[in-house]
Amino acid sequence: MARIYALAKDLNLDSKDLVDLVKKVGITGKGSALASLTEDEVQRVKEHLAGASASAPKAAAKEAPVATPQAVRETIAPERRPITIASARSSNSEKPAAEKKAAKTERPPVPTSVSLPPIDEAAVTPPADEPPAQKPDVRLPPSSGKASGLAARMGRQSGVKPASQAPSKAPAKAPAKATPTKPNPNATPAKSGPLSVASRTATVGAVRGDAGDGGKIRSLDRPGSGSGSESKKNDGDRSKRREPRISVKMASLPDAPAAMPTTSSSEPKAQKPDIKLSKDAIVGHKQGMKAPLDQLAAESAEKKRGAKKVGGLTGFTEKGKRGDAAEEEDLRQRKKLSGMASVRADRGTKRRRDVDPSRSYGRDTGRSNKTLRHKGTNTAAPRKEPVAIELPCTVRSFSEAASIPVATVLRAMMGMGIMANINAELAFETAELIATELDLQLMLKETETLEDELISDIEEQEDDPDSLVTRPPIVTFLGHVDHGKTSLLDYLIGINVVSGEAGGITQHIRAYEIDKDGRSVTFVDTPGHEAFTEMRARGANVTDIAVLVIAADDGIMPQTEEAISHAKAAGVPIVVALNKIDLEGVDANRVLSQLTEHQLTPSEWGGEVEVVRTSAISGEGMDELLETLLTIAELNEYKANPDRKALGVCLEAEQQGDRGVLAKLVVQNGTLSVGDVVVCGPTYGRVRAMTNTLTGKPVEHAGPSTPINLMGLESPPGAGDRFHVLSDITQAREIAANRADAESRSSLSGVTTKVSFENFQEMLQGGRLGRQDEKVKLNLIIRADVKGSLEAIDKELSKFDHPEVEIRVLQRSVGGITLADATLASASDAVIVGFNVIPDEQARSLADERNVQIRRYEVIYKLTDDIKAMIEGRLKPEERVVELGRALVKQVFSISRVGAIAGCYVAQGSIQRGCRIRVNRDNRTIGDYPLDSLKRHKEDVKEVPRGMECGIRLSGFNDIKQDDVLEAYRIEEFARTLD
Ligand SMILES: Nc1nc2c(ncn2[C@@H]2O[C@H](COP(=O)(O)OP(=O)(O)OP(=O)(O)O)[C@@H](O)[C@H]2O)c(=O)[nH]1
Repeated sequence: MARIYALAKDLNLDSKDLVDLVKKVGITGKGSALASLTEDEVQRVKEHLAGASASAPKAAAKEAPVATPQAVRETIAPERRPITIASARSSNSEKPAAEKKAAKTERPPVPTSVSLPPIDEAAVTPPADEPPAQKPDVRLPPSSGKASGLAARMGRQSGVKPASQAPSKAPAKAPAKATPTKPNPNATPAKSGPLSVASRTATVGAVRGDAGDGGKIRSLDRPGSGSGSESKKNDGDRSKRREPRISVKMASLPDAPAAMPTTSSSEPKAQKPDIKLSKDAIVGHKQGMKAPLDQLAAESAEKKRGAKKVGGLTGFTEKGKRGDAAEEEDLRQRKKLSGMASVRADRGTKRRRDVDPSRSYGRDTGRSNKTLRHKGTNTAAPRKEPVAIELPCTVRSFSEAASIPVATVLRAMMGMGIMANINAELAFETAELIATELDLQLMLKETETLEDELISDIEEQEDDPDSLVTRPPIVTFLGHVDHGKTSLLDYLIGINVVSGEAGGITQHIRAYEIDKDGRSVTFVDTPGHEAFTEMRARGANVTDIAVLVIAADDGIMPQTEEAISHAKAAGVPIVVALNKIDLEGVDANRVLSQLTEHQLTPSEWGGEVEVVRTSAISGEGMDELLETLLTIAELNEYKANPDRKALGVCLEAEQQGDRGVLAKLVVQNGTLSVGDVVVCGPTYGRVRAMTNTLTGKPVEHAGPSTPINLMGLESPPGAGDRFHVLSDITQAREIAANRADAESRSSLSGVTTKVSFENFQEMLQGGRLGRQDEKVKLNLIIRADVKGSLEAIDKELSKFDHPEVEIRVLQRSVGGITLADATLASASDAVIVGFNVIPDEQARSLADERNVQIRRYEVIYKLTDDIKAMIEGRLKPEERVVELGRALVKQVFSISRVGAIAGCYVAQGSIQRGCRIRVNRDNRTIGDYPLDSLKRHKEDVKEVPRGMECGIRLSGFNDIKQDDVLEAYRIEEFARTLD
């Protein structure tokens, strides 16, 4: 038995190519490089390869015992590796030195077969604007066999010869007549012509092929390089070998047309100035008058504005005054007066204008002013410059940047149906709308923060390939509670943590580095219980490989499904540890087929997922598990640069009394050392000490993939916060402080939803999701009341087929919306869809905190309509559901002729007159009715706030019961923010 990857190594082939080849040979069920082949199968593969190599050049066949990797690739999928002229030329240089040497010395006199790499036509076809290269007259000796095909292809390629064809140009029986063609003097313009370097060199090579040393291509740029001693030596060689040669009748190259200066099509057309300079002005300017053009331009601009709605400035035509105003504006810009200072400056300007005796206002000015005000139109003088705002932008900062009173901005917002206060944060889109309303131009000022400057630089820093070394894979255990994650890790590290855990449940993320025969693996054990899904999501984010632990007796359970969703969302290879295999009567096949249902087809069934049968009790399969992980790591070549400053992720952190903050970090790249300055999320510090997570021993340096306990941070960072090493502690402090500020701001405003149907549609329309060539993904998590609903939703969703949108259901299950759903939605930018179910308290608050959208539906067509409308770009919600509050039904009073009155306690928000009420029972919405009456102590009231009791009667529903949860909401019409 031999594993495919090992055989690939022996044969010097790519494992993936060999997997393809194995399929081609007709051996099934070997979907991954880790699959094993029997000796028979190995023999079959080798025989196939030997057959393939027979069609490869003889020289190659002599050197490689079986076949060259190139020949194998061509037999598997020639179209997968198109070789351009350039790459064909370099392919020779990529061969091992010995092989190259052999190829030189043992060049066969007459090549009998030529393996042709596919030619990338685009690489050899000259650009359209290039004069067509003339075909050389190519005559080949009849003995050249397949080379004639090559010649034909060469002809097709406008006389281009791929360099890989070099050996065929020095065959033994050359007709003695073959005359080296002199370089045509006409060819020289090619030097300055628009030919691309590749095509130029190739063309020259084709033209001069007979004069070179067996196909060596010389460049016209160095006319002397092909002559002299080298050429003589070649002549000598030729006469000795008497090689057959391609007789090339040199066609003269056409004269390359002189390059014409072209104007770029993107340039705007030259326009006639619409300001006419009078003769006087020009003469005056010559005589020393100042800038007549500026003055005229200002006047012209004034005229144009006057024709529009300029209010107070209409009729203001006195020479030079507009220039003054513009200068003041410029001065303000130059001085960078902003905010209140800018407003004060405006007021000052206005006062000065008011007392300026030279200023005259036309009588009609006042009238027009009045009329405009009456219409509610902005009467402020139009700004010459666009208003530059920075994000985050509040109403106050908008008004300061635009030099417009806050009240005006708020009024404009009210006009658009946006109620806000002076400190409300504006999204850029909203600011744009306000600007349009106020007749302003808006510009987003990109401010380069220290964060952008330093952290982005670190993140974007590309490592020199020479500096990269193999790093241990980071492996995360995921799976259902009690399926054996901790026990497996314990067995691997040889300690027993599981017996010491509170309630036998992992409560913390553990991360250890384990050595196996000189090779290391870093393991991260995540808590299995639902309440810790948050940490699991984080765990999956740092991970290279996910080990999905499934107890063979239980099979796939709800949390296993979640784990699969997390691993898939993280896009990492998944290995299944089919654990507890020691238990009697377990049916491994049942689990394998469950896996297949979840699109994880085991490799033994022809899929790509490795399933290792393990027992944390007997130790069965442990070596195989480690070996599998190390092999996957080898195949994926996880590398890092240990010589750069460290960066990585915090797994968890806690304040340990007066010992300070203890943070568990994983270094992802670089080396972290004691004394380094670290910024991690909204905190920072200097590394005071580090200890090994397994032994607790002090560590001075931690390289890539090393988990470490770190002391020295000012406060505990959050799980999942990234850390970076900086050189200056003041910079670290500033970045941390800015982040803390931003965090508190966003938690206060809390208005931006991460992903919602509305902003997805906007992003889709704006092309801001994904790249053009890949589909944009709408991630959904679906919870429904019954399985039948799930199936119906699935069926409806499967009908959507849009070339640019892919709907991915990360998770679908029956039951109310849980904390785990909100966590997954937050970690994977998903929208939660609840069908006749409601979120529980924890899910609701996490969704609020993380701005996760939860959309609830009672009828399927509404959901599908929404998705359809969104995809088609016509989702125009005209109404918004505003949640008001929730009340618990404590007692129900049935009053004859009145109906059922629910005695309620308002648990959240408030219940308001005129609202609608959703009735929820056992986490399911059972109805939706208008509120009929709302009373407190027999009095009709407008509103009952949180913490109070009240009596509620619903219109058209009397079956209200104790413990029902009543959700009050109002439907508000809102103006769309984008059209
Ligand atoms: N028979 C048998 N029992 C096992 C095996 N692996 C784990 N167990 C038992 O299963 C129970 C749960 O094991 P844990 O390792 O705590 O499971 P876990 O998945 O880490 O659980 P959480 O920490 O709660 O997520 C323990 O009693 C283990 O002794 C196994 O391979 N065979």
